[in-house]
Amino acid sequence: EPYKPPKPRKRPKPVENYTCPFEINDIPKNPPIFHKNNGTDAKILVILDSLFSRHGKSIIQVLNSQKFAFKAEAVSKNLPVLTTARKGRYSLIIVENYYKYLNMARWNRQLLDKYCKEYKVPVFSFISSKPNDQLKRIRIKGSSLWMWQNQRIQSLTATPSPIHKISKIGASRQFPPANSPSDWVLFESAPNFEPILTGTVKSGYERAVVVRDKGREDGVERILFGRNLTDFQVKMVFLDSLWWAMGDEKSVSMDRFIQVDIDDVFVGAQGTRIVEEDVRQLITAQHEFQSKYVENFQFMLGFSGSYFRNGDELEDRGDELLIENAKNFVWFPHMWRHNHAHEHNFTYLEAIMAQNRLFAQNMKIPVDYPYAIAPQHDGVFPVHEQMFEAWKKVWNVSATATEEYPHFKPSTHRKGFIHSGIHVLPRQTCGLYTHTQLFDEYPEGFEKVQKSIQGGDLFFTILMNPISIFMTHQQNYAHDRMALYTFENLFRFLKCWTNLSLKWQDPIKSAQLYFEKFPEEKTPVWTNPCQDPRHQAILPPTLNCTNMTLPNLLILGPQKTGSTALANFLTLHPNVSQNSPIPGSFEEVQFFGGANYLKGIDWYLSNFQNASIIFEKSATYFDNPVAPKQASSLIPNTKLVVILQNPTQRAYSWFQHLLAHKDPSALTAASFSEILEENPPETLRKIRQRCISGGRYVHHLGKWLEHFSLAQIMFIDADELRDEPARVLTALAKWLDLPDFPFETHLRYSPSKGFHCRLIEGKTKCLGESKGRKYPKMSDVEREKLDKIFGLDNSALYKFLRKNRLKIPNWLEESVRIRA
Ligand SMILES: Nc1ncnc2c1ncn2[C@@H]1O[C@H](COP(=O)(O)OS(=O)(=O)O)[C@@H](OP(=O)(O)O)[C@H]1O
Repeated sequence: EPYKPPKPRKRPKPVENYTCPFEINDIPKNPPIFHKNNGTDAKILVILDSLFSRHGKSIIQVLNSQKFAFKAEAVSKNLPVLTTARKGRYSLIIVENYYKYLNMARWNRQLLDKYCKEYKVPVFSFISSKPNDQLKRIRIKGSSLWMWQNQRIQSLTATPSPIHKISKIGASRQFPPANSPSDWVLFESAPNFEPILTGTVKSGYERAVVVRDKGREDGVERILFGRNLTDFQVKMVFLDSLWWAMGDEKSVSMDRFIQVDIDDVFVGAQGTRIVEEDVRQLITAQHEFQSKYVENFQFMLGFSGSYFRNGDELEDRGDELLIENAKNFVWFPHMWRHNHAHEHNFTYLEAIMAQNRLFAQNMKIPVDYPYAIAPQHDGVFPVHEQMFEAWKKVWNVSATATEEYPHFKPSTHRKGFIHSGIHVLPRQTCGLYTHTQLFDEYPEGFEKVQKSIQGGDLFFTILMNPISIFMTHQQNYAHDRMALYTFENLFRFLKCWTNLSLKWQDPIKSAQLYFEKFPEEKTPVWTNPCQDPRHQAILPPTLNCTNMTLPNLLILGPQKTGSTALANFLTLHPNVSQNSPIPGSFEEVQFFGGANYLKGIDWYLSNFQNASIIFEKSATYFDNPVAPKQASSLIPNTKLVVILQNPTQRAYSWFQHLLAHKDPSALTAASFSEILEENPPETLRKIRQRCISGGRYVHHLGKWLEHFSLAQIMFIDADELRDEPARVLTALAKWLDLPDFPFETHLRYSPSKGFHCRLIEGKTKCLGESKGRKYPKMSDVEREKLDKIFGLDNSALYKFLRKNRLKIPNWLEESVRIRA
């Protein structure tokens, strides 16, 4: 090998480690307490000053990071509806601005108080000082509590309160007298109130910064914050309070798993790489982290074998020392040359992974866990199916991690998913990149790193995530060794200020834990990668943004309303294309809300061909509970068609469908009438449900309207579709901005079929036997029973259409008239 003269090494900068300002060794172990409400929904109502305020956003950020369900609204004259017919909708109410709460219209306040008392739901609220307000000491309206505004504090201490879980009781810090903020709100001590966090003022008085109103005065429990979340101690109390209100012994744990990946330990330009001394320091640090801070701590080393010994003389020795000490670390594979997966197909990916595996075998690198990382997240999300397949084949991979799902930003929204047997965990950001190598050259100043560690983003990343997986690079362990400084100080700060138990566990166990904790994340939510520039940059070779054959029209059904006829006739138009028929699901794609969804976007796209209108009709969509969300995530701008058939007729047709398919339970029914009994025998209950539930139109529509606007939906009257299909299709084509097409010359009524059919070369081509079946008419008794069942639903639909000035089908007009 040619001689590579070593570049001069920078000396590590001596930087003092963080020292804890207090010593609390035996933590008073509060058994954690949790608030018990009256069985309300696990959802939070957040009333914000405005949806864009900075403070409001930081509240929302915390709720998002903790994956709490919440509804955020700007303050308005009206309170949102607080109860359903059976229970309370919210378990906690957060009001951003306490003054707004105190000055709420009287009837609203009474309503809110009544709700809080009846359902035992606490209120959290924040008070800030009014600038230039001379009135320092004020009594809070309707309470015996006094507060002081525009205060300066000298120290801040977590006082004994069972609310604290993460915060250590007694933990305290001093504020520099000169330039500390002077706008704190402090609460005087009072018998019915318990301080949670206290500040001392110059005169020596201790006053609460966060106080718990135990509800002794008016029956409503509150936690009041005299400071926003910019102070880390206050933010910790906010987090603990949230879990007090929303959690229980099972959901709250003090364990925090931390994984530090050195993403590719051999990749780096000459002169930036680790040398022998860096390797020794890495091993020493690992020991220290293990013994002092993080149970079982292990650095995880990624490798692309091709870059082994690619540095100068000293750096090559560093690489060799790493290999000599391979058993000290946990290793995981990359590609052979740090290759970007999105540029390659299965055959190539398999080959380079196999080459890397050979390298590991030759070098006796232990690869103990089926975990792998893709260089630059390529191929993980957006999913490159062929990379997943190659991973499984070569390395048997079952877990990986990415920052890109669902999107890189905001970092508090990152999630996991399982696809094709591979568990994808969210990865967090720690601020260490390949270009951040020297303390003095840190892009926004080294102070930024320290702030992030000492109560900033990095500190809260650990607090907020049960498992934090970080990506670092070998350059971060060379020269200044910024990574060692960062983690040592992060761990020190966490040990000092929190009761958390820091631990390491292998990524496979972490994957298991993660999806046990968040099972609702298992199914991925597919999005259009062309809408996110970062995703577009790592698009797999199978996807192409100039040629994405995603549908722009969905015919939702419901089932048995004539949806097949509509789809079939629409394809007559030359500018329209439908999916190729799918075997096994009545030709329907049934992607959203169905098993095919797990096959991924590649599969979905593969069913379509380009046209100005690309559509699919899956009559299963309309009443599927997850289809609206999944559809809007992938094709938010799609148009939707809903066919309105008299639900009575629809139910009967569905029953005939079951009979025709020899559904075993349907065959046991003595008659259709028996199924319609209010309490049919056990075997028929499911059939009853299937006949009826799809016909509750407004209920299902509501779900679609949570994700789509009404302007995106076209309603079609099923009777009109049956009797005058050409007219309906002409209107639909117009709505879709398609050029005119003479549907009437391509459709003809077939007396033998009893329905309209396509006319092809002079011959009628009708739908198959299963559409437009021959069966006896429904009896009047059955019809009356069904009309009664759907009575309320039909009047709701009538009202909905009227309100939105949409055409009312004749059958609906009639059914509402008969009822009246
Ligand atoms: N032109 C034409 N040809 C055949 N059938 C027609 C047509 N127009 C409307 N219909 C009615 O469509 C009913 C089947 O509805 P769907 O296609 O939505 O059923 S499915 O859910 O997709 O299986 C079907 O229901 P049944 O009569 O019970 O078979 C028909 O009444």
